Amino acid sequence: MKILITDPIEESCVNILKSEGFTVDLKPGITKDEIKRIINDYVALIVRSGTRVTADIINEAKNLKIIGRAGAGVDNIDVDAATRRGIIVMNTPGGNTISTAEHTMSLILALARNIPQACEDLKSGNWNRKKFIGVELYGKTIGIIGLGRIGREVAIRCKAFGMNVIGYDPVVSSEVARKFGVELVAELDEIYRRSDFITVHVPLNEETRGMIGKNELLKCKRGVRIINCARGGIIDEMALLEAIESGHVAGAALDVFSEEPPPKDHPLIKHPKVIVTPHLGAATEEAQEKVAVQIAQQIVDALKERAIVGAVNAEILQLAMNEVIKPYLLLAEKIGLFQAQILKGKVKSVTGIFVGEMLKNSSQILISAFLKGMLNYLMSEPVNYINAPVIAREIGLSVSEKVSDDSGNYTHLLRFEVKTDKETKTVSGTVFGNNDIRIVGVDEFHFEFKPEGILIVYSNIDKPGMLASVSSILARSEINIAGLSLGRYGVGQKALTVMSVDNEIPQNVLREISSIDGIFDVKIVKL
Ligand SMILES: NC(=O)C1=CN([C@@H]2O[C@H](COP(=O)(O)OP(=O)(O)OC[C@H]3O[C@@H](n4cnc5c(N)ncnc54)[C@H](O)[C@@H]3O)[C@@H](O)[C@H]2O)C=CC1
Ligand SMILES: O=C(O)CCC(=O)C(=O)O
Repeated sequence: MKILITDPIEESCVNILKSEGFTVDLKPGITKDEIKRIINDYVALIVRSGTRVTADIINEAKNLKIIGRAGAGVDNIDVDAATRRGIIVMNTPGGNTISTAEHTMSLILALARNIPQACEDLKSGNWNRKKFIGVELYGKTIGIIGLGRIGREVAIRCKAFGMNVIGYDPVVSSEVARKFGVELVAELDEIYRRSDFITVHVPLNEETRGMIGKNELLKCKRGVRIINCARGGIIDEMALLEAIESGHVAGAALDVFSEEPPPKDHPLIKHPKVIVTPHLGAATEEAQEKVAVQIAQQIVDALKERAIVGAVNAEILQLAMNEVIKPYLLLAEKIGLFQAQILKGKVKSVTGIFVGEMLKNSSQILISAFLKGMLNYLMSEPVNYINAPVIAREIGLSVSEKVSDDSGNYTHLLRFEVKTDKETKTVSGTVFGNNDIRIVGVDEFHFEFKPEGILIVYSNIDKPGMLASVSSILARSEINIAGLSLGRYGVGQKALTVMSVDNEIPQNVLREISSIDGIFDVKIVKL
């Protein structure tokens, strides 16, 4: 299996992948067109922030299973396109947290004391001490937007400098924030109103793009200093430039830009009150080593189906590695495949019904497994656990789940009810022992059969001779019956027969069985 790496990465990444038996092509600086031309050969792609993994690359990548980001931000990867194609996107966010928090502190200090400007001035032969008077951090208020991994480490360090730390993050509670010395505020406006320094540590997404613009800067204290070591585009660059030129913002420290590398004559970068670094937050020996090792290990574990760690679009996949859940996933997939082959009409909705605590807790991945089984039969494109819910949504399939205590006699029972424009069909299954999967019900009929191999499924009137008629046709065609299950309402009423056979059923045999009086809806099901 081949893995492509398109950004510079520590050697340890390549060594780990090779030692696990993978072929690695290291091609930093490769063009987009070249990636598109060769990507089909690879099962995994590893990038840092230098490669934009766009939908057109992803659509060429027919064999790609994983896109690995050696680092935190996945905004350079079209995660939706990857999910649609069933490709896992994973990152290694923890590996560069400390380095980025330390770089943020370097920028805060350098901004407060004009260090880059003073350094440049002295190197050009001057000795200006007055020109570079700065401000102390001690006693100042810093507003941290985004109290995730990096935001929290920045908070701890700012506290050590005697700063008053306030923060905003919609998912962090006041109690958690307090542990890091942060006073959580309820509104961003309070950050703008109270802060002497503002630092952003949020991901770049539709919500955060341009979140600090002209209006927000106007709400800030006069003389505020702004730091961005997260992503370019979170702060509107032109609005920031205007606010600095007007004197409302005293200065800015930027590690990241809306376009990277930025244009050479970028007026914000050129401004004397702005200090910049070329996306160096994670650029330490330690961070690069950590993310290189982490991404290599995560990719090996995922490709060898040992564990899924760091997936940003497939959290549920970790459950697919759970040995206890695995047989139920196979069962759900087989039920989906079975349903797809016996249903009449166009599928409108699917409801997963789960009995037993373990199944209730795994409902999402069980539904994905069912959809994988059903949609792979009904559609021409490959469907897996990752893209199954997306494809279901796209084709307008309504998917829901219910919990139930109606278990029959089973501790754990899966039931999938599918509604089409013509009928409703419910199929239930369970697992005996550790991994003996069984279908135990179709609609109101109870029986037990292994969902595997070739099955003949038909409805019939429960009267003598039905089975004999079918078996004599099969015998004449030298088709061996391997197993038989019968479910019926009552004597003389409707019944359902599931017959497992050892050989393929030719069309003429199928027609002959279908023509038997009292037998209808004959289907060949392959599982
Ligand atoms: N300059 C560099 O080299 C590096 C930059 N980064 C960037 O730093 C940023 C933070 O990274 P981590 O701390 O690892 O991420 P994280 O995922 O641990 O934390 C992000 C936090 O932002 C919060 N958040 C999301 N939307 C928000 C909003 N609208 N308002 C306020 N808070 C919001 C989330 O709830 C979360 O707590 C990311 O943009 C990442 O790409 C990360 C590593 C290196
Ligand atoms: O790969 C890098 O050096 C950039 C790191 C980064 O921006 C991230 O991890 O989000």
